[in-house]
Amino acid sequence: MENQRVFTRSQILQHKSEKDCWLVINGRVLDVTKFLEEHPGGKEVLMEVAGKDATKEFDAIGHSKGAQNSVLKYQVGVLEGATVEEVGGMETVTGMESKTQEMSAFVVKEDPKAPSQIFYEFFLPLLVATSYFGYRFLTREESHI
Ligand code: HEM
Repeated sequence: MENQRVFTRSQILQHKSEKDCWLVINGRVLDVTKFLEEHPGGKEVLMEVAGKDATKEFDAIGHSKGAQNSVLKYQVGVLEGATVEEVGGMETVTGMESKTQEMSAFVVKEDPKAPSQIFYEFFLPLLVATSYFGYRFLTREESHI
């Protein structure tokens, strides 16, 4: 696969300009040239770690899960000597997200009221009240005659 090509640190260090910018995060070699202008944290911070391992800096910011998943889009290879665990480490993020989705779906199901509950809570008291006042009205009318 194209993004499984192995690069050495000195090879990666060749790509440290704005027109050709690579960096390493969690053993993945990323080509972020096209991302420089889009990065919400700015181009400058990426240029500071251009051609280098930026794992510590990336983690220190506390990037969102979305940002962590986006990293995969820019992968062009792996760092020489990076272990499989290191490279696959981010896959757990996807698992965590699907758990969250299951939980929110459960909460949504709990919300709507059953039709019988609406009857007992609203229509039954209304019926009782209407009958009571109707009865009183009719008996008053009769007493006036
Ligand atoms: C391909 C790699 C990267 C991606 C896809 C990425 C993506 C993002 C995204 C989406 C945000 C917005 C906040 C969030 O969703 O977490 C962000 C913010 C930021 N990023 Fe990155 N980032 C990358 C690499 C880096 C690196 C290597 C550094 C540091 C050297 C860095 C520093 C920052 C900073 C300082 C912010 C602003 C945080 C704030 O305003 O609170 N990012 N990044």
